[in-house]
Amino acid sequence: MELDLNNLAAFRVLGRGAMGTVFLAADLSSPSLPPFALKVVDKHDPSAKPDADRRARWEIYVLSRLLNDPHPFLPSLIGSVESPDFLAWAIPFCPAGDLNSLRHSLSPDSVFSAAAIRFYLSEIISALSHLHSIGIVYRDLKPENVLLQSSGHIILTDFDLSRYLHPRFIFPLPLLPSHSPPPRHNRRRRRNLTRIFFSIPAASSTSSPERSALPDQLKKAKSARVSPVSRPRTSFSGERSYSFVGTQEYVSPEVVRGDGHNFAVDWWALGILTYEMAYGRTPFRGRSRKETFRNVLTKQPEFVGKHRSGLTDLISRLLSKDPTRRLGYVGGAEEVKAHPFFNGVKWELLADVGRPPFLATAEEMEEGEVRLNASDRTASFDVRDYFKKVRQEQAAAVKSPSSVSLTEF
Ligand SMILES: Nc1ncnc2c1ncn2[C@@H]1O[C@H](COP(=O)(O)OP(=O)(O)OP(=O)(O)O)[C@@H](O)[C@H]1O
Repeated sequence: MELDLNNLAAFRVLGRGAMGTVFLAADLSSPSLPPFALKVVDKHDPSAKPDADRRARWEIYVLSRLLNDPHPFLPSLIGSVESPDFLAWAIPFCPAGDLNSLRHSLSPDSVFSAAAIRFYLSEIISALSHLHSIGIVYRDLKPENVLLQSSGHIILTDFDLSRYLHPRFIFPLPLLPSHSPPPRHNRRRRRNLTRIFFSIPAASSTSSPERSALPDQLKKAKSARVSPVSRPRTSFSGERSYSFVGTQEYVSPEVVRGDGHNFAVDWWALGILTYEMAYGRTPFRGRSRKETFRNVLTKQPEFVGKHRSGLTDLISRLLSKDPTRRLGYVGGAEEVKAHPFFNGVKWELLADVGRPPFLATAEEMEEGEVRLNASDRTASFDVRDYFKKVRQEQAAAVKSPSSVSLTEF
């Protein structure tokens, strides 16, 4: 669907990412359409990443691909619009935050029960399985990218780091040597070009009897992300990608080594995410990026505290340093689903589960159901005005660094 910027009303900023700003918005010309999340890239933003435009277009492409090939745990494109100044696209609004904010709201120790882990992992595996089946390796699995719908089911979001790998390499994957570095000159260039940027803290919180409200400063900041500046054609062989992307604590050993990677990086990230859900921290985090990467390459995950049968075996097998020995490498999602931790899961009925472990609060539900009535319209704003104001504030800040941001939307 073609959106028209003149018809879009934004209600509030949902969050800001490396690529752009996300608004809760609605289309005034389609009052029956529920509010959606509108991602907007300001093409003239001086602080934007050099490849933001390309990544945004890729994300729109993936979302439109999912429109033809839908899946209950993946978003599809509601509509998009491009002007000389903006690139904007709409996806379903997830009012209940993400797995990261949900975990941090759990008391007393910010960890999920085995049953909740099984539920969320099953939905994530189902979504990854679908992406892989259409040739897309996700490459950005982390709790912040697992959004919660009002029904309590998940949606994986953020596809700008995803990549197409030819489906003929999906299953079974060729047993590629794990130590086959790309030519040395490529390697050095890639390392020199890598950069890290830190995103602002995730902007959602939840509250329910089991979930406590979190002061903003206690919420976990979004994990540091490693992003490529460029992906030279020579770095892609069709079966493996050699670009260096991901989120520090979730990056796999083969990416750190520069060995080339494929769908198995998603199974590694699933192992990290499972560990974080169960133990409240990621397994290889160091005091610096260098130490984190050293740990990724050499350290084994520590399973302290109560032994969670099945779960620790699942984590160990997903966190195999050698991708060819990793669960899911040879048999894809089916191999992961067959792990004993998932015994009893009815994969084809997941979307019908009526009582997921956590439901959206009444407040969150209400926001998801905002309809376009008169008061909503007066409370709304035009995203173009928002960015105009942001630019004015940036200019003022350059002139007078002590000035405080006044942009409150
Ligand atoms: N569908 C959605 N429903 C509700 N909130 C959303 C939705 N999509 C994004 N958000 C919010 O907006 C924030 C930024 O979104 P997102 O991470 O997709 O942007 P991004 O520019 O791709 O960021 P990055 O690439 O740094 O992760 C998210 O952390 C989340 O809080």
